[in-house]
Amino acid sequence: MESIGVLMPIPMSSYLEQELEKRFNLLKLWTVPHKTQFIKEHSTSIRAIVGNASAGADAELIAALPKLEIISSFSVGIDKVDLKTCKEKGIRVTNTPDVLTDDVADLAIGLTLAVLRRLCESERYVRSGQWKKGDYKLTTKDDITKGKGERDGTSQYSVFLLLFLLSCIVSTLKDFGTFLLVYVLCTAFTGKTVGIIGLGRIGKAVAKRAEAFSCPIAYFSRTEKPDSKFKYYPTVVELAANCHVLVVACPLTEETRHIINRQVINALGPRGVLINIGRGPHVDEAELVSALVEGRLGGAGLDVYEKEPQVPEQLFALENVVLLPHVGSGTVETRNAMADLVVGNLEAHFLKKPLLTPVA
Ligand SMILES: O=CC(=O)O
Repeated sequence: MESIGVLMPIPMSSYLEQELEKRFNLLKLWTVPHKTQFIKEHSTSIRAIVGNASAGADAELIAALPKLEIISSFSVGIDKVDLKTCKEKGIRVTNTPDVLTDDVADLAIGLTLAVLRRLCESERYVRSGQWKKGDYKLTTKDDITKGKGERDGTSQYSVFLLLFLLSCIVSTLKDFGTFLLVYVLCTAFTGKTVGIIGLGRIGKAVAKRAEAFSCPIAYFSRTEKPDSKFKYYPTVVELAANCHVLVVACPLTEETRHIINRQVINALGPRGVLINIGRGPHVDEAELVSALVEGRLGGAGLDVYEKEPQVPEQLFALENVVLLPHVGSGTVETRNAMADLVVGNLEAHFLKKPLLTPVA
């Protein structure tokens, strides 16, 4: 198999590179200055592409590689692969499901705890020496968040309205940060309703973990799952209106692009938290930023962004937001298991055996 050209567009894992180099002629596109020329020169030997969540294979790349037989993605999501073109040309596609489910679900819970309990902010409080000057303030208006089941309670909203008006007056006198300071709260996770968009492998793993925190679980998916005990909502807006923490855990498709829009964000509301461990384009990022800046959304824990690695700079100033650099599957154990699957799929294909994890 040494003569089989395997094109890797960007670096992903040194273990993966090493395992591919043992078996194939690995062509590292990022190491060459003239990429189009390089692809042209190797177009008759490249029979496989190894892509990932950021670099897959679009119609243009596929068209430039007439001998391409398989795309083995170092990711579970295959939204960067032009599946339609692959199907038309009979190109096989594989991904890395299952092996990363636990890590991604763990991260969803980690992000939720980090936002609700303000872990990053309070950690910075210690590092910056502020603790010596006084105890960390949990919240200025704790009464607003009391009682998960009372989310729609009139009295709480009256208090909220009063505080909102007060803070508007204050914020006109001072700066906008004053407004945020009023509403950034340290609040409990245990018992909060968790809404999950997409009850696939990762969604179910998030639910399992959240249940251990005594959280009621609800979900949205294209169709109700007859075998699920969780409450189903037929629209994302209804799910958002009835949960505290909304987790995006579905694949990115044309249907799910901007599934989190202004209406959903407003339904989640000033005490709701959005957790995105799916893909950046699931969220209308401009709407998310303005909702957070205006205090219309309680907080967000984000592992993914619309234009990675660009992250909207307005988010950097917000304490109710936790930002991670797309590391859902980012543990050495999992990344190595993913690499083994990528290599195993390529080997299976070229040895004419059944693929381990075929998508197409
Ligand atoms: O984002 C990561 C993946 O799809 O595996």
